[in-house]
Amino acid sequence: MAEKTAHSTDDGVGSGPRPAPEQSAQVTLSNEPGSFAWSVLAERHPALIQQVRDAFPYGPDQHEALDALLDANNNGVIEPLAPSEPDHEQWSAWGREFFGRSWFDAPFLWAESYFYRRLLGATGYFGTGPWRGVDPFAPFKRAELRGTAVDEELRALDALADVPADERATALLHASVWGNRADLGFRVTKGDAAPGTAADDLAADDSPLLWQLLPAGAGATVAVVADNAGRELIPDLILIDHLLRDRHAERIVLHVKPYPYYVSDAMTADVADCLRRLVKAPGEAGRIGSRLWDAMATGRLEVRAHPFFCAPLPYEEMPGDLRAEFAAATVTILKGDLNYRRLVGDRTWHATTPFADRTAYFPGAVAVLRTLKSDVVVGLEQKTLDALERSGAAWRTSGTQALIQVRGETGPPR
Ligand SMILES: O=P(O)(O)OC[C@H]1O[C@](O)(CO)[C@@H](O)[C@@H]1O
Repeated sequence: MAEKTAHSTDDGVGSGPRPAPEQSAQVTLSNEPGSFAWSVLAERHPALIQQVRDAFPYGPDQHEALDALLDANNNGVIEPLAPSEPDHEQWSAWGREFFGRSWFDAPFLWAESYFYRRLLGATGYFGTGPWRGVDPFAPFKRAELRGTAVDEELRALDALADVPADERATALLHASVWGNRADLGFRVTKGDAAPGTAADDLAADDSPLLWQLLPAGAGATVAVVADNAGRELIPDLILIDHLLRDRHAERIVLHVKPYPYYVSDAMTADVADCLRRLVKAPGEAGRIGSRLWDAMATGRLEVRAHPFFCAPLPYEEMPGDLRAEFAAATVTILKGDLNYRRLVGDRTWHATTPFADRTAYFPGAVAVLRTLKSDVVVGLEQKTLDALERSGAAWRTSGTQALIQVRGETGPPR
């Protein structure tokens, strides 16, 4: 068996005598029973296969392929994609050192990403048959968008329309942060904290620096790397409207996934669904929707779907074109837990490792808006960490804590 490097959700990582950060930062694997990473592979993935199976009237080929994936995930070793798959070569390169290992012994980030690729393969998403291009998560995304919770959230915008601009800005920023808690993947298994029941805690809040980077009228371009569709993307779009309307940004590029990923991650189709939902809403929400619709038409808001966003790699290994794009932005705002893992590295960093150190490689200023849904975290103050550890709660993984972290200074030479 490979070295065990995962840590359990409540094992006090980050407490006790502080090791030198670099020494403690091993790649997170999933082979420690009881660890969060282990529970994702052992519990969430089987539950997700069942949900997808139940959501579509798939034929025997899909059921057989889903059975095989379930078996491989639970008991098998990682195998490469079939040579006929369009991205066979790419994944062969990415997975060279992991093929033949148990899924639980591969890096957690890699294994989870490959699982989604294999799930899409099993449903025929990349095939030549009738299920080609059918998003297996679409029914969940649509149901969420239709839900009455969205109506209530949109109605609340009417009350915000007349409050002072800085108060509105803070409220919209927080809505975007906490929107990350409304993640369909998060609710796949029983026992997860339900969105809306947790304390609204920010374990780190660099928002003053974010606003400093975006003074009104300075002609900024902002890159927003989206996370989930539906109840997360709606507040993200509303924040984008605010940035454009109050001229914190002249232009915004919204980066989405090129194919379905991590259950509810946003693709172009989801942006369109959210914009339609907004445009049809009454009151302020409808006005926001119309402004965003126009911004798309004039190019002030642009959507991109770079293949790297579905790669099993940290941002440190981003390709040159994306690096150049982020370097040209005034600030890049990354949403959500997975983007955070990819940004700082999915390793057992000590929680007080400076955020600026872990993101020094990033081209240009970078901000994260994230609720904590996996073990990795950096940039906490010691007193915050101590209080969280004392709480006895599963604060790293339950989605009850959130972060706004920003590195403002420019990264390495372009
Ligand atoms: O949608 P988000 O915020 O990126 O969260 C994704 C997270 O959900 C999980 O897939 C399961 O909780 C984590 O492993 C992952 O980091």
